[in-house]
Amino acid sequence: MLKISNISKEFGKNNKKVQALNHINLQVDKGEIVCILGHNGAGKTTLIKCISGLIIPTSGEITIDSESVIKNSNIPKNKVGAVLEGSRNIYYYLTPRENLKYFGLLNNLSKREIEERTEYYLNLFDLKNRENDMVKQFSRGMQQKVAIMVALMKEPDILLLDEPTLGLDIISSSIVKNIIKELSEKSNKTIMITTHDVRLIENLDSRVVFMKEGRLVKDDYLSNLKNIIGQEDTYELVITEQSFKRQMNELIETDYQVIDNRENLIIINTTSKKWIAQNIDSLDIININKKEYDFEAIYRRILEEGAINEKP
Ligand SMILES: Nc1ncnc2c1ncn2[C@@H]1O[C@H](COP(=O)(O)OP(=O)(O)OP(=O)(O)O)[C@@H](O)[C@H]1O
Repeated sequence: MLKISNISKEFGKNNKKVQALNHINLQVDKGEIVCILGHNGAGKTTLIKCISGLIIPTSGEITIDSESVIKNSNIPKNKVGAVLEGSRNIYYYLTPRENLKYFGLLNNLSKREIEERTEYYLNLFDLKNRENDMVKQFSRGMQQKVAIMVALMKEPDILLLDEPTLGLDIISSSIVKNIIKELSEKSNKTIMITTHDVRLIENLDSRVVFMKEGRLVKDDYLSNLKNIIGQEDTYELVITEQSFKRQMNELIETDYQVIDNRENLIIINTTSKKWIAQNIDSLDIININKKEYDFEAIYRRILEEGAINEKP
């Protein structure tokens, strides 16, 4: 079990101090998936770095199975695998197989362990047919898969993923989401994810922790958070960017919100059936999906309108 007790982190000195984390408490069980959300600068990455031992908190304690991450740097080294956004943990001029071997050796795995795990992860991540191609030639989604595989080579109990779907197209995001679910369900890994990706959060349907200005302001399961807002049906439409741009001047903005825009596709949410009916012929609609709730509305209620102490 991961236990974060009262941790704070300050950066800088004197009048330039930044309180990145402010008395955070969090307990995460084995096999749990936790999504960490918050505006830019809320402290999410700092929290992830503290758990992985890359940043030492100013105060407080972090333990994994009752052993201190802060006092013993071998604990995060052995038990935590992290894929941090921006700082890629893979070598681009090596193949996936070579990357896995290299990091396996770095983690003192035996030849047999390296071989077995390499085969297992190449199959799990569906990269067997590209195992001998240089990572440099891969798409972002495939590179992200390799980065996650590398983090998993040492079989960590806890996997930390900083923005795992950033820059990925809809299909690659969905693959990463499936892998996260599989790792939690089949391998009982504890997985903590920082993300701004509404679809990933909705699809994972897990525990969600909201951070604001270094504080943890809400910690609950998505199924409970749905009760924070009304039960109005929301429709998610996937449309072509081309048709959206063409019709833009005709569309009434208050009736829909753009929630994503990738690879020439735009995803919008609307609660208005009338709006859908009015625009069904003019927009190239690829997919319509009725959602039970609108996560963006939950996010706004918690972080902008302060629905913090409401009981779900
Ligand atoms: N090494 C550092 N030195 C000084 N300040 C830092 C450092 N790292 C983070 N901060 C500050 O700490 C605060 C929290 O940053 P952090 O990166 O944890 O936010 P975040 O929630 O991950 O943001 P984002 O969603 O933009 O990635 C910010 O004000 C940031 O400027």
